[in-house]
Order: sequence, then C-alpha cells, then structure tokens
Amino acid sequence: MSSRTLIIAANWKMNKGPQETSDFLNAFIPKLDGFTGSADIVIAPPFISIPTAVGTLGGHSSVAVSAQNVSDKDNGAFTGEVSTDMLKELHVEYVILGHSERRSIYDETDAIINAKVKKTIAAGLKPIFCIGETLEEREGGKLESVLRTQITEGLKDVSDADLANVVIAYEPVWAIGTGVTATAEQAQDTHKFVRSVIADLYNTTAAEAIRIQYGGSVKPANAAELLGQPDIDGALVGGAALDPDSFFGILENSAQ
Ligand SMILES: O=C[C@H](O)COP(=O)(O)O
Repeated sequence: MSSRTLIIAANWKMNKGPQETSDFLNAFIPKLDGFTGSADIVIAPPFISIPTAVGTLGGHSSVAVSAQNVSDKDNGAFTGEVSTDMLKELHVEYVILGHSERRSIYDETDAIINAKVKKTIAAGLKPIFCIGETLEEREGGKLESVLRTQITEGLKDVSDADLANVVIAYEPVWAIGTGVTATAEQAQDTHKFVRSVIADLYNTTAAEAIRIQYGGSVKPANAAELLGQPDIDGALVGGAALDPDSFFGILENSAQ
C-alpha cells in the first residue's frame, strides 16, 4: 500500500452549464457524508460553470475545482482564452493539461502543453498532466517511446520541487469514451513504466511521490480493481462522472 493519497477527478468535458453544475453538486455533496474512504476529489466543469461550482461548493473542503485547460499567455489580447490569473481569482486548484482531445482535436503539441504546464505551476495551480497512446501506437510497439516523449517534453524544465504539484493522468486514447477499459494488468504495467520514466528524469523519491491517475472508461464496476493496483493513484473520469450516483459509486468502490 503506497502512502500516496488517491485523487479522483471528474472531467465533464463540454457538458454541464451552470444549472446542471448546480444540480449535480447539490445531489453529490450530501453523498460525501457517507464516504468512508480517503481521496482528493476534483470536479472539472467547463470554464463557464466554474463560478457556479465554486459557489455551490461554498468552500466544501473535500472537493477541489479544476479547469479543463488554460492559456500559456498572460492576460491581454488573446481572444477566446482564459488566463491562470482568472482561474486563481475563482479559487481553482487544478488544471487538466495535455488531454488527448486537446492534443488530437486542437493540435496541442508537447511544446504547447509544456508551456501551459509551466504557466500553471508558476501561477501556483496544479497541473493534471495527461499522456496516452493510440491503439495504433500500442499495437505498433511504440507505447513506451510515445509515453516517454510525452513525459520528457511535457515536463521539460519542470523542477524537482515543482513536480510535487503535478499529477499525471495516464489515459490510453483507445479507452477514452469507448467503454473499452485497459485491463488492470495493462494499466498497472503502464503506470509502473511511467513511474520509471519519472525516476529516470528526476529521481526515485520523486517517482514514488508522484500521483498517477488512470483514465479511460472508468466506472463504478471497474474502479475497485483498477484503483487497487499498486501504481494507480486515482482516476480521471469522463462519462461516468456526469451522474452524481455513478461518480460517487467510483469513489465508494475506491475505498474497498
Ligand atoms: O478525462 C477523462 C477521460 O478522457 C476519460 O473519459 P471516459 O471516462 O469517458 O472514457
């Protein structure tokens, strides 16, 4: 059993405006009274719903708010962007960066992701830094080289001290939103590999300390097995985090 605290995050993607955000949290928060486990719980709504999430939580200390993206620029003439200053003003704590949807649909490169990771850390926010391979890459024997490159480039110039505020989310692209989950063995093997890359780039202390979430069709039925693996320190949940019962079910099963 590791000493790392589980971190279970809901990535709502482009779902839930302010009203649905409020409805979800008003249903979800009371359930936490019955949560007997121990985990950092994070909700990542769309930007426009962050003020509602923060207001509805009302400082509920066991749930943190995350953004799903941020600009790598300071405030200024960047139409359509949101800055780290703006997120800080709303008491946002985490920012999801490098999600495969940002990489593949919006052409975010490792260099762009690295700039955002550094900007996020400099602002005192915590990146949830996503990595993952496509099915083609896995089947072509490129799993390890793809992940090593994403980690090396994405965390370039991130110091040992700053790494303490980074969470890695391993999300095999082929498992996202498909209902196909990596087996617990596949996920564990890959998480162990990711930890070894951190040991290579930093040191074994940093590798043992960093939290690595699994993402890709996590649901209540598979949460216990996945989260029971020694190198899996949490989950980044998409579809199954849209419903309060289902998201709470993942939390409950993480405690077993
Ligand atoms: O960020 C979350 C992941 O993309 C997983 O999404 P999913 O749980 O719908 O497969």
